[in-house]
Formats: sequence, structure tokens, C-alpha cells
Amino acid sequence: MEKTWISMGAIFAFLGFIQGLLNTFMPHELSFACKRLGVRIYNAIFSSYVDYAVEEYDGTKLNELYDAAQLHLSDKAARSARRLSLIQPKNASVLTCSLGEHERVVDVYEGSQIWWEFSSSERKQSMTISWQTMPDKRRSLHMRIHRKDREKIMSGYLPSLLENAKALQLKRRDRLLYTNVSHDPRGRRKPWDSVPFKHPATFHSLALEPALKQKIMDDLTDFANGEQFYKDVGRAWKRGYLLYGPPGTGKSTMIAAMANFLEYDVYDLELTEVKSNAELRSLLLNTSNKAIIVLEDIDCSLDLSERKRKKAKKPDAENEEKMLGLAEREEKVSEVTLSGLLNFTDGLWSSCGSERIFVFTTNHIEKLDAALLRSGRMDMHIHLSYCGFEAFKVLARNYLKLEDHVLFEKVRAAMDEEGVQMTPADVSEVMTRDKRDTEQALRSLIKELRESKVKRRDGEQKEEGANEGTEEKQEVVPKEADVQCGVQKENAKVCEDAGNEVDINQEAAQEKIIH
Ligand SMILES: Nc1ncnc2c1ncn2[C@@H]1O[C@H](COP(=O)(O)OP(=O)(O)OP(=O)(O)O)[C@@H](O)[C@H]1O
Repeated sequence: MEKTWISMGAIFAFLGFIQGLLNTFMPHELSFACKRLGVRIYNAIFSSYVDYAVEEYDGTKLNELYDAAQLHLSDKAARSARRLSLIQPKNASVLTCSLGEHERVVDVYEGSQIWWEFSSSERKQSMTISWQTMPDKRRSLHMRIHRKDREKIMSGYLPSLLENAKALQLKRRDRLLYTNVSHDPRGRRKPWDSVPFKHPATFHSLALEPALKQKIMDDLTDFANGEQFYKDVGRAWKRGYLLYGPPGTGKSTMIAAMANFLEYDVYDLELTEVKSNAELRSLLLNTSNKAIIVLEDIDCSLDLSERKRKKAKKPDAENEEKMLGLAEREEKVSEVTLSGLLNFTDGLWSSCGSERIFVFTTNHIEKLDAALLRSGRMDMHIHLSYCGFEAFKVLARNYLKLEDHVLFEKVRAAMDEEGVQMTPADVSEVMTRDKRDTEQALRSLIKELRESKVKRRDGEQKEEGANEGTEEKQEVVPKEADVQCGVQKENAKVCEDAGNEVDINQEAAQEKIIH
């Protein structure tokens, strides 16, 4: 034992002597380089540890592992390190911590320790890669592990670190609302442009029959947790919802509630801006996973393009084009066709990427092509209708902070009267106007509910008069719309069962829940 101490003392004395020599006779940089070399040789021969450098840039490319490790370590760094850098990541309102200069954190994976240390040095030359200048500092993270853990860390720890970082990134960043109507400064159309998605709607604040609300939430939860299910049955991990009902019944609000519930991004696809099926396909390929792709007022978008095409061509021109074989070409390069849209939602292209939800909305389900409603296209048809008593209670809670009131029964009675129709948007409007005086708000609402009956009757009479005058000119009298309203009021009452659909294409319009 004594001998060991003596030899160790001799080694240290020798090393001290070498260091003294280096410091005295060598320039500082050279002595530093010699020391580093010495440490490396020592580590290579005697150390039971292995060191890895994870640089911020791999040549001129950003190193994903560096960012992932920063993110993965940020929680641990926040708890244990003393010097931290605060970062505001792009598209996130939450700040992230990263290690300060020479700070260390210890991570543990299946019982093995991993030591991380951050360091940076000045970049000698300023470098430019494609469009941006590289930072002045060369930043890197150093990972030290036990030699015996090498295999476990490479095949287990690092992949799990990357996965964890991806999940954290999704959780921390704000969700985005994308639109396809923006142009860059040169006037070229951008595929998607985004803004942070801040819509506050939730299922809690959504005025809807509780049973239907629960059904939709359960369906969304099953979908989000259904990765294995979709794999097992060999289907693309996607789901389609058709929201239909009169304006102001909450279709857009429900989409926002869905996005907030699932924490997905929203892609608001303006179909009339899409010039071809190929453009539609490219837009789809540029959407991320965990996304809700919305096509609002689908009947108008498709009708519009049909109309445009018809308007653009006179019959003579059409014949001429046919003869020249141009018509077909025109079809291909012009607006999106129904089959293009169907390919977009359930063709091969729709399965590029996963965890996608398609939501179509319409005020007129009867105008939709049966092909769109067919089984497997839109998995769930959700009818949003005029305000019923349960929906009113949600709005009273949101706007007036009222759980109950003596006038509630009168509201219920007014709502149940034949021919009364107010949308949740109308009811919200009354409550916003009189929110300082809750009793006044309820009285105004009861009055407006009754008036809505008279207004509707007047509207019907006017429309009948107008139709009589134009009967000869119009081929189809849009009487259907009135019939539709009546059916919707009925449906509002029975919408606990979303299977109650309007009588158009009844079979196709049945709700389809695959779980
Ligand atoms: N079911 C609802 N729950 C809560 N608020 C609602 C509901 N329906 C409508 N509103 C209120 O009315 C406003 C308009 O509703 P929204 O835009 O969602 O209706 P919509 O059915 O999408 O209408 P449109 O068919 O005209 O697009 C919303 O901002 C919201 O304040």
C-alpha cells in the first residue's frame, strides 16, 4: 500500500514537473494543445469512459441531434444547472432553458449515467450557408458515457432522446393555423402560410347537446390513440368529419374546439384558390402530421369552380375545343375536380403522413355529391342546428355566468314553441349585448325567440310570393330549403343520436363510427 502511494506521488510530481516545463518554455496555445493531447492519450489507454461531441452544425447543415439534446436536457438543466441560457423558440410562447457555458447535467437511462456538458468557442471565419450566416460561436454539447454502455446508449438512449425531443417540441410550440391564400413579396403563391392558432373555443364552451358532444370527444380520443388500431386494420391513420347545419350554428367553432382538444395544427384549405388537382396534392404533401385539414363551405367551393368552368366556355367554343382535343387538357390544368378532392381525402395520397383529420363543412348537405357522403369518405356526419335548451345553458354559463335562473323555464318554453329558430350565434349576440344585466338578457332572449317565429313566417311568405312571380323562369323552386329547416329543428331536439340525419341520401348520411 505504502509503495502504491509512493509511486502515485512520483507520477504526480513528474506530471507537475512536465506541466511546469510546458508553462515556462512553450507559448500558451502550444502548451494547451500538448495538454489536450496528453489527456486524449491517457483517456484512450486508461479511461473507462467514452466522449462524444455533438456539434450544432454538421459541416454546413444544422445537426438535429444537437437541437434534440438541448431540448431533452432543458428540463433537467432548469432543475440542476446554475448557469442557464433562456431561449424563445420559433412559434412558441413558452421559454426554454439551455445549459450555460461549461455547465453539466447528468441524465440516466436504464440505470446508466450520461454526462452532458455545454461549451462554445469563437468561430474563426464568418461563414455563410445558402441564405443565412452561421453564428459567430461554434457551439457543442459533449456527451460522456461508460465504455461498457456504448451499445445501450447508441441503440436505446439516443433514439429515445430524439423521440422525446420531438414530443416536447410539439407540446411546447404554439399550434399553427395555416392558410393557402398568401403570396410571397414577389407575388408568387406560397403553399402554406401560418399564424399562431389562438382560438379559445373548447368543448366545454361549445353549445351543443351533451351526449353528442361526448360522442365527438370520445371519437376524437379514439382516433388520437388509435395508431395501432389503424395499423392492424391496414388503414391510413386519418378520419373525416362532415359538419353541416345553418350559418351560425358553430361549425367553425367546433373545428377550433377539436384542434384545441387534440392539440393539432389547423390547415384552412381555400379550395377556390387551388388551381389543379396536382396543386391540391402538393398542398397535402406539405401538411404536417397531427393536423386538421379544413374545407369550409365545400358545396360553394365546388359549385364555384363548376360555374367558373361553364361560364368561361360558350357552347360553340366548347365544341371547337372538343374537336381540337383541348377540352380534356383544360380540365386537367384548371380547378380541382371532385375526383381530385376524393383522392385528396381518401386516395393513396391521403395516406402520406399520418394522424390527419379532414373536416368538411356545409350549410347545405343536400347539395353535396353522394360520392362525398359515401361510406368511408366522411366517417362521422355531425348535424349542428338551432339552439336547443341544453345548448342555451352552456351559453348562459359562458356569457352570463349563470348555472340556473327562474327565467330558464320560460326560455325552455319559448324554445320549444313550433317554428322558433335562433342559432347559437344569435343567442350569443343577445347575451353579449345585455351581459351586465342577466335578467334583462334572459328577457330579451325570450322576446327575440318569440319574434324569430314571426320573422320566419314573414320570410316564408315573402319567399313564396317571390317564387310565384318567378315560377316560369326557375326550373327548380328552392322549396327544399324550407323543408330542410323544419327537419333541422327536429334534429336539434334529437341530436343526442347523431345517427338521425336529414332525409337526403339517408343511407349515405348515416354516421359511421368505426370503433
Ligand atoms: N355551438 C356554439 N357554441 C358556442 N358558440 C357558438 C356556437 N355556434 C355559434 N357560436 C357563436 O357564434 C359565432 C359564429 O359561429 P360559427 O362561425 O362557428 O358558425 P358557423 O356554423 O361556422 O357559421 P358559418 O356557416 O356562417 O361559417 C361564433 O364566434 C361563436 O361565438
